[in-house]
This record gives sequence, structure tokens and C-alpha cells, in this order.
Amino acid sequence: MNYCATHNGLYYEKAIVLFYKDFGMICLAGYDLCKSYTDSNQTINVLRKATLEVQESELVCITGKSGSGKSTLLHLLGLLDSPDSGKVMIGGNYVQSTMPEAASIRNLELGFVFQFHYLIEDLTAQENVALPMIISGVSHSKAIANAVSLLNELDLAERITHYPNQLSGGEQQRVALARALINNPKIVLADEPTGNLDPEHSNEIWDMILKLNQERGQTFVIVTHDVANASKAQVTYNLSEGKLEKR
Ligand SMILES: Nc1ncnc2c1ncn2[C@@H]1O[C@H](COP(=O)(O)OP(=O)(O)OP(=O)(O)O)[C@@H](O)[C@H]1O
Repeated sequence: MNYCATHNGLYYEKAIVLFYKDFGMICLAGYDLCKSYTDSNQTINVLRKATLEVQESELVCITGKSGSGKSTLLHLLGLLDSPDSGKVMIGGNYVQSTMPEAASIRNLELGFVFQFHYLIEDLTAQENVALPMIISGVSHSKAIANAVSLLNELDLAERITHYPNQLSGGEQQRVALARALINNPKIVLADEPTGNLDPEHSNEIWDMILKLNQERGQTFVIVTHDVANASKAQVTYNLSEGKLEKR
């Protein structure tokens, strides 16, 4: 969905969000996902037919103890890795990380936020945010204008020309969130987005995510250990013994 500045545009966007919520369109799914890792000594079966369906505009949290396979699952859903068996569906199509289109699906349909922000230290906040848009072929000036508008929306208007090391941890993670959103992806996949932050900055990021989800209908799949904030999600799955169970 596009961000619209006009009243009519906003009305139209909200109507689409309500439509998706009413009719429950599945925008991301993993079916019977299996993944194991083998080293010289042993094979670990991390995912054993893990299945989930995410509907458009949903906020889904995935919890589970350390080592249960949450990041592995997110990597499969984000086409960063391939399952041994099982299928991933994005926007109604079955997709694979080895497809020629995978890179453009990752850049245009998906946004990623990780525990560590991975901002480029030599680029300002606005340049970091604009980068995925420039990579997708949009002109530098238009990408910067969009980045500034998005940073403004995430309450970072005063920080657009700051470098990452001039920002607080929470601000850095909000810039990373803006970077994930710049190409207006259908789905944002976040792996412990607040895992590296203190409670105050952590709540700041969760508030932003909830706002984006509620006001724009942005779909989020978030891996987290933060059970208190995860309880704010519409759907929570627990990953245990390689399988997902709805809570
Ligand atoms: N590339 C890899 N090669 C071998 N083993 C791996 C690899 N990636 C993950 N693992 C193993 O798979 C298991 C699941 O890892 P994963 O990172 O998905 O768990 P997690 O639930 O995200 O853990 P945490 O909450 O601690 O981040 C772990 O035992 C891990 O050591």
C-alpha cells in the first residue's frame, strides 16, 4: 500500500486495510517447513513441519526458547535461506530463495529489521533509509525526499543528517525500521528488533510498530523474547520442538 498525503488518499488506504481485515487475505505463509543443519558430528532437525499463515495487516509474534529455530524460520520466510522441504508463499505465490526473482521480492515486497541495526556508519540517517529505494532504481533526490518524509513520521525529523554514531540506540533502531519500510513492503520481518535495547527504548520501538500496524495496516512478523510486548500482537505463535503452535 502507498502512503498518501491527501484526505482522499488516506480514506482509500483505510478502506483497503478494512477490506483486508474483513476478508482475511493471506499475504505470507510457510507450510510444513523443515530445516536441519549438519556438521561433522551431528544433524540438528531445527524445523519439523512448521506451518503458519499471516493475514494482510496482521501483527504476528513468534516466541520460543533460545535455539528453538525462530531466526531459522524467519530466514526461510524472508527468502534468505531455503527449507529442506515445505513451501513459502508470499502474496499468493509459492516462492523460493533460489528463484531469479528472489532478490527483487526481498527488496520490494519484504522489509527486514534485525537485532543489530546494521546501519552504514558513513551514511547519514536519511541516506541509510534511502538506500534500498536507490538500489531499486529510484532517483537519488526522490529517494531522499521519501526517506525524509518517513523519518519525519517516525519522529526523527531533527535527526535526518545525523550519522548512526550520533544517534541513541532507540533512534538507530527507528532509522533501521524506516529503512525496512522505505520501499513500502507488504510485510516487515523483524528478528528481535528490540533485543539490544533497554526497556525504555524497547517500548519506543514497540509503540512505533503498533502504530504502523494499526494506522497503516502494515503487516509485521516479529521474532521476540519480549513476552509482555508480544501479548499486544493479534496472533502469537510459540515455536517448540520444530513446530509452531498458536497461543
Ligand atoms: N548455519 C547454521 N549451521 C549450523 N547450525 C545452525 C545454523 N544456524 C542455526 N543453527 C542452529 O540451529 C538452531 C536454531 O537456531 P536459531 O538461530 O534459528 O534459533 P533461535 O530460536 O533464533 O535462537 P535465539 O533465540 O537464541 O536467537 C540452533 O541450535 C543453532 O545453533
